[in-house]
Amino acid sequence: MNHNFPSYNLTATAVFSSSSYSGSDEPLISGRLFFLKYVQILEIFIALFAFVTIHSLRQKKHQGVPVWPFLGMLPSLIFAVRSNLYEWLSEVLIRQGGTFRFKGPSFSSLNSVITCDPRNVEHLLKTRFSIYPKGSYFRETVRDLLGDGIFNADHETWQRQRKTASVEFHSAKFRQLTSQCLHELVHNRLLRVLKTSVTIDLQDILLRLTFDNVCMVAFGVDPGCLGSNLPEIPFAKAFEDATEATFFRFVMPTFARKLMRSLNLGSEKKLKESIKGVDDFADEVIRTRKKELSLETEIAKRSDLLTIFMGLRDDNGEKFSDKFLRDICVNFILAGRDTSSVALSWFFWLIEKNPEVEERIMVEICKILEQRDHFGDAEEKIEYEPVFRPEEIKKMDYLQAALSETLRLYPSVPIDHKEVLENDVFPDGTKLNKGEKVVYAIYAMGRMETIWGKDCLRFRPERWLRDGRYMTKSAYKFTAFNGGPRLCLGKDFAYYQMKYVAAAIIYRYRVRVDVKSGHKVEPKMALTMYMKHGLKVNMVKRSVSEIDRYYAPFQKGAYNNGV
Ligand code: HEM
Repeated sequence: MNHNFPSYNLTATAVFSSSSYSGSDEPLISGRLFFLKYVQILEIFIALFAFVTIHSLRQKKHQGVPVWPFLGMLPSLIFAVRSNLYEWLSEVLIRQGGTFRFKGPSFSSLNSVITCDPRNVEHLLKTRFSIYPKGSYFRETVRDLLGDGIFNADHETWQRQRKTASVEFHSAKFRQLTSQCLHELVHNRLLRVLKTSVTIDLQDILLRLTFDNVCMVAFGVDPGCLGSNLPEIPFAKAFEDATEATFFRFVMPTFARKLMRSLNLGSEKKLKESIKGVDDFADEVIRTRKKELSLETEIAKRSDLLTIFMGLRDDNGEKFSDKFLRDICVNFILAGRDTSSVALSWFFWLIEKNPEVEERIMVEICKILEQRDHFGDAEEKIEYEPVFRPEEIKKMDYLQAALSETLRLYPSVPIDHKEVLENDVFPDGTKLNKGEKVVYAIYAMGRMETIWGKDCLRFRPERWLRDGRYMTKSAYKFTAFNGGPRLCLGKDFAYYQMKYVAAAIIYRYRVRVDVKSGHKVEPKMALTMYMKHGLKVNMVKRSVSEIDRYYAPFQKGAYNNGV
């Protein structure tokens, strides 16, 4: 527009000035007519533009978001993605009473129903679970990386994997494996890295820790990302690149993706190369494990997922193919890789902003440790380096409440989706058409007064406690771990892992965000809620006298005094 106005002035000046020089009226009249026509067209254009704008903006009242011809709600979405998509979605959903229909451009496949109403969430995750699969669009988009693994499977393929993995995840052997791996990672790696650094990107450290941990659980191998010099591990890098390039597919028109794929260009080229990196690693592990397992005695020693699935048979009594074994492990790594570490990052950020919560966690830990029979004489006490026992971690109710409160406000998976298999109606009356997409906005659910009350925006772990004991909430109000038959399989493991790591760090350090460097904490727009710029913190070591102060109220004399 700015560009047009100067040229319009120039044209008008030129018309009048040329006629006054010629002395004839004819060019003047034709010039005036031309000018009037030009102005008329401009006026019509402006009127039309004003009409469309007013009409589109007025749609906001009924539809929650302005709806533009051809583009639908896309302009608002683009604007939201550039600022904060999750906050924007929450605002629209609150305005619309919990559900609205997103209208994408006519040429896209973005149309969907978005909801944060717990009644609808229960309907799609449990009541009518069978008609809300992940769907063909999702499957096709992520198939190259995830194959037919649990995360990308529906119906029977999903059910079979779920059943086997579920037995495994709840077995005593698996629990032993996870606690051994965590002990090794926290005490021999994490705490050593923290000891030698003052200012660190805590999110990066935690991502490395959970990547190593989930690889140990799924593949039974340790990639070593949390080595002392924080090395770049080719498998971890390939995995990260592959997930990023897969995510990019969701925001790219399908025809563009297919073209780039056939020409082996851009993100599709990156995806192909990185998947090769993942496959090479998986093939090597599977080959080596097969060799090891030819010795019967080795099988009994291992309880990782790969070994378990290698020992099983499919419905036809055949062994699982190497490709299927690869898919199973890659899916578990994806599911358990970053979710706990980003949750822990938000947790450390929140407890710094809420020092009374940090205080209560420290008090809880010291109270539990003080109950050890031998504690007073143990070397652990002298060194102030306790190794938490599984039964102690279990007793940390307040810490679990603080972690749940973190996930309520900053869920690691902020939005999730399903596809509608047949026409249906949500409990709130919204009609759903076959083939439509449904998005459930987990981040927005944590910000609904109708679910959590007037103080829904406050970080208040106490809302999870009754008589000091942790109480779980309905999975359809607190959907951070999904709900219904597809409830997160790693939920118990994740809580154990997060509590273990959080307790080990809080007992030794105060974690303080590095404000001096102007570090900004904000979410990244991705499938997992990473902190966009990481979490740069200073690790302030607690002194022995400070730790002693926390123990003081629980020592014998103090108990007798009724503390
Ligand atoms: C704070 C940590 C975690 C959170 C918030 C979380 C959240 C979720 C969510 C929202 C889903 C549903 C995803 C979907 O179907 O679209 C899910 C599924 C799953 N999670 Fe987790 N998760 C966490 C940790 C873990 C860990 C550590 C593991 C394993 C080591 C794990 C294993 C799985 C698996 C296997 C599924 C697929 C279940 C199925 O489809 O039947 N998760 N998780």
